[in-house]
Amino acid sequence: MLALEQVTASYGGSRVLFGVDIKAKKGEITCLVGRNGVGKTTTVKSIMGLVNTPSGSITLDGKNIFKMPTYARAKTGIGYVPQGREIFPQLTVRENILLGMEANKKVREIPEHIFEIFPILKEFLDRKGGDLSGGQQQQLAIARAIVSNPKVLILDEPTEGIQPSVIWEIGRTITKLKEYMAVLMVEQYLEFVLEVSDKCYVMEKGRIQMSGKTEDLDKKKLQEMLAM
Ligand SMILES: Nc1ncnc2c1ncn2[C@@H]1O[C@H](COP(=O)(O)OP(=O)(O)OP(=O)(O)O)[C@@H](O)[C@H]1O
Repeated sequence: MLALEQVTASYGGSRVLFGVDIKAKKGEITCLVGRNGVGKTTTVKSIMGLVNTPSGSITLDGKNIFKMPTYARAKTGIGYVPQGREIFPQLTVRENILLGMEANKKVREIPEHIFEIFPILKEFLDRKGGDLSGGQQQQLAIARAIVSNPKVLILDEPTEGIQPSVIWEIGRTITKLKEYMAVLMVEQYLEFVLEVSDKCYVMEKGRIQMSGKTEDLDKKKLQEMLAM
């Protein structure tokens, strides 16, 4: 389980997170939702060690990762798909996936189960990442993040810029993945959140204002909190 307790974060002198508590467990898709600019991306960057976090605690299966550098956190078992996916457009699909294996040097070949989850990637192994469609690039980014068997997969807005039919395909994929790892996802597309997530955290101005099982959440209140 990934557990954040009272995490604060700041950019220069300005505080953005004010004591965030989140738990993400294997077997569940946990969603972090909220309006633009409330601190969702900063929260996942805090988990990866990419922003300044003056106080709080972050543990993965009880191990304290709060002070670790980013590469060590990845190695401890966190797969991260950043907003915008950040695949390498000039590298092939194979090379992009192999980069994800750097976190776990014991794995030398792309394991076959990756192609069972993403058959299209096997077909396109020698294509450049930049030549894939947005949905295929998202699949590639997820494949790269899970190839080293992380304990947690973190996705920052996986549906952004992806056409609706492919969004649901990605929903089915991460629903399969939650059997093997905890999934923590930042997402703005409410219909998708309500369909695929098991647990939800709603953020406002750097604080969690509402949380619980997705099925138990007051949907009207949730919509109000997310309305522009
Ligand atoms: N590199 C940065 N330097 C300074 N301030 C930043 C930086 N990145 C984000 N912020 C500020 O921190 C706050 C939270 O931003 P963050 O990107 O975490 O929000 P978000 O909820 O993920 O928004 P979005 O949905 O638009 O991605 C915002 O006020 C933003 O302007």
